[in-house]
Amino acid sequence: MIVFKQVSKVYPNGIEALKAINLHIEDGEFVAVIGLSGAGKSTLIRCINRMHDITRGELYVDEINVGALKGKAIRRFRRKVGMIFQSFNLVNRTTVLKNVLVAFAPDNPFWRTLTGVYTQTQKRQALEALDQVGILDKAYARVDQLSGGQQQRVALARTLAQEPDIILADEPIASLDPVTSKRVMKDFTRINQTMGITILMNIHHVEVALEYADRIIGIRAGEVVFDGKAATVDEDVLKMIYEGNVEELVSAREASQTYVG
Ligand SMILES: Nc1ncnc2c1ncn2[C@@H]1O[C@H](COP(=O)(O)OP(=O)(O)OP(=O)(O)O)[C@@H](O)[C@H]1O
Repeated sequence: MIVFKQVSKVYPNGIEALKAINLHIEDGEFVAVIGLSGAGKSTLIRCINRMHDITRGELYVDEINVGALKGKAIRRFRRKVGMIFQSFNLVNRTTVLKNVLVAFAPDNPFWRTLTGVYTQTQKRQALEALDQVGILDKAYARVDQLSGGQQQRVALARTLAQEPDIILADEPIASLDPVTSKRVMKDFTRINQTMGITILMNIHHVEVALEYADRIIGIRAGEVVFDGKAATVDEDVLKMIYEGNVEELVSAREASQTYVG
């Protein structure tokens, strides 16, 4: 379970990106965070795995006080919380399999990381993770020979190989075409439903969020202005989340319309 208690985040430049946020996210939920550009969506997601430190309040993941973690404990904690980025964050000039094996680097002695030698068990787990996202046949291909969608699946496999309880996804389909986006969203759904992994995703495409997520959190100017089931999101809710910025709502909708549902 992820719990935010009165969480605020103030950046060094004085911008208050999160203002006294209170949230409870149960195990196994599929949650999409939506809102205007600059509303605080990335900040909210990135505080959960300590990519950003919170300024006030308390943040717990499975009863671990995230703000109190230090050194090795942060690395151990991050195994439980996988992260997927818009830009995939892969090493392009090497194989898919080696990119997935990176998931095990924090567990390995230094010499293994240095020499790139992994155990048979780790190789088997990496191949299983690739199989789970349907790209086992690409295991020995170089990453830069794959499409954007396939690269996002490699990133997903790398995250799955670390056996996380939670996956945080920061705009995972923002740089993908509509058809590929749909495949990647279906991967997230399958991972959520069959493996019970909690998914918290920050996403610009409103209609895609409504189609795949069970729960929507709407953020405006650092505050939660909506939190409820995707099925209950109507025009009034969207106006409230995007209030004063009709243009951006239209743009988020247009982005969704080019998506082949
Ligand atoms: N590293 C940083 N230093 C200072 N201010 C920041 C930093 N990162 C974000 N901000 C500010 O915090 C606010 C929230 O930003 P955040 O990136 O969380 O929004 P977002 O909703 O994810 O936006 P987008 O959809 O454009 O990515 C914005 O005003 C942004 O300018």
